[in-house]
Amino acid sequence: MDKPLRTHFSLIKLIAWTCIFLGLILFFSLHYPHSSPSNRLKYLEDSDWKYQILNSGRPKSRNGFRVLVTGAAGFVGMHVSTALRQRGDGVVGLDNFNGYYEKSLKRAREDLLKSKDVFIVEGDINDGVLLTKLFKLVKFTHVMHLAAQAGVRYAMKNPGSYVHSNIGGFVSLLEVCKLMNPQPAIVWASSSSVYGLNKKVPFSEIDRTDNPSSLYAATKKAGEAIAHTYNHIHGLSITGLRFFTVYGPWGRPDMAYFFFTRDMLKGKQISVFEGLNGFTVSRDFTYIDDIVKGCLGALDTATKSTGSGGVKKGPAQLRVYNLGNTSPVPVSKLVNILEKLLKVKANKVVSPMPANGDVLFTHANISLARRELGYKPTTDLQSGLKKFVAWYLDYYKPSGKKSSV
Ligand SMILES: NC(=O)c1ccc[n+]([C@@H]2O[C@H](COP(=O)([O-])OP(=O)(O)OC[C@H]3O[C@@H](n4cnc5c(N)ncnc54)[C@H](O)[C@@H]3O)[C@@H](O)[C@H]2O)c1
Ligand SMILES: O=C(O)[C@H]1O[C@H](OP(=O)(O)OP(=O)(O)OC[C@H]2O[C@@H](n3ccc(=O)[nH]c3=O)[C@H](O)[C@@H]2O)[C@H](O)[C@@H](O)[C@H]1O
Repeated sequence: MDKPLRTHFSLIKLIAWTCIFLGLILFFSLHYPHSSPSNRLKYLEDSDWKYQILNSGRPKSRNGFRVLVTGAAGFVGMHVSTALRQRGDGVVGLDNFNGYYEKSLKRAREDLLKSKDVFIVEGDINDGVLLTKLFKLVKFTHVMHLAAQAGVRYAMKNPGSYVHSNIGGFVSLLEVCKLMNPQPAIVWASSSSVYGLNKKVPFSEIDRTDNPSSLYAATKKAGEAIAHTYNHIHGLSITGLRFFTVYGPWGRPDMAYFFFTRDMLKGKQISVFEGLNGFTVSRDFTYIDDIVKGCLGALDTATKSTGSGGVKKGPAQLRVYNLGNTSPVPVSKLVNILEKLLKVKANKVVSPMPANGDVLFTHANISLARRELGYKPTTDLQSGLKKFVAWYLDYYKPSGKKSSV
């Protein structure tokens, strides 16, 4: 075959392959929306979505905040978003709706937030391009950072998820915040688990936290160290809140109070862990409404970040607080309360606590949060579980009608 003809054929082949390649990109972008950051950008630039985000982020009261709530489809995120919107702040949610537990519960929380004029952008906190776009669109004054891989025991199964969300995700968010002008003030969820194997109780913020007993705890401890560096270098105002075993309506199915309820209603066996020599395992269970008050107290007392565009102009606020109930309760007592509320006898077995990262006890000293955030928990475990059980029975009743907060 002479040379010109050969060239002609290779040009046709090149054009053919290019068309196939472009066709595949078009097919996948249409069939898998939000599957890549560029799709999510379109999602933000589309006028309808943009309007919903701007409307959701617009404060209803004159001095209202504009808050980005990451993890807004989560248990704590949904309650905090509701409280912020109800008092007149602008609130935009961000959540990747992952499958750590039933997505239907996250979608039901999303529906509830929609009814309260809060919009959730579906995306990952590791998506810096999406975050930057969001910040430029809404100019958030505050970030309530709740998105994370939660759960102590799951780290034994999927360690990567904790690094992805709790380390990579947090750094990605801080990298975007530092470049904003003005920078937002950040309040984020650390965890009582950072106290790990500490013996001195109640746990205080001035205690060392060098013995995390789970990868989850280690990622939260790392988060506190990461917060320190972004405060020191870039002037970001950052407040860490160490939540203590939070429970309540719209809670998390991976937590003991929730799946104990589910299993007890089905007559399924539950395992109540105990420590060595029959040591009673206990938790400083904290009701969600008290946690929400603590979150809003932290947001309201957060001072402005002092940097812009990544350049620090002065010292910035860096804080950590315990948000607990200061009255630890044995897990066995939790089961007794559930038996009375559910009117069933638990089919329970007491078993040694497995080496799964769990700690034997937690107990919060909350004097610092009380003094500086006006934090004052008011709900005891019996009253809180009563509200949880009422929600649970309503939400999962056969008709499937979803309950309100
Ligand atoms: N509930 C508790 O007892 C408790 C106690 C201590 C600390 N915390 C912390 O409080 C925060 C909220 O916890 P929760 O109980 O509401 O848990 P949750 O799992 O219900 O909420 C977390 C939300 O974040 C989302 N998410 C996870 N990774 C993400 C990512 N990479 N990008 C975007 N979204 C992501 C999830 O889809 C979920 O909706 C978490 O940081 C958790 O570690 C919770
Ligand atoms: O404060 C926190 O920072 C953490 O709070 C929560 O962890 P935990 O305090 O471990 O709550 P949860 O799992 O409900 O177990 C409650 C109790 O039941 C015991 N437990 C558990 C399971 C079981 O089968 N049997 C049992 O006795 C178990 O040993 C424990 O004593 C959050 O999930 C976590 O995200 C983290 O943020």
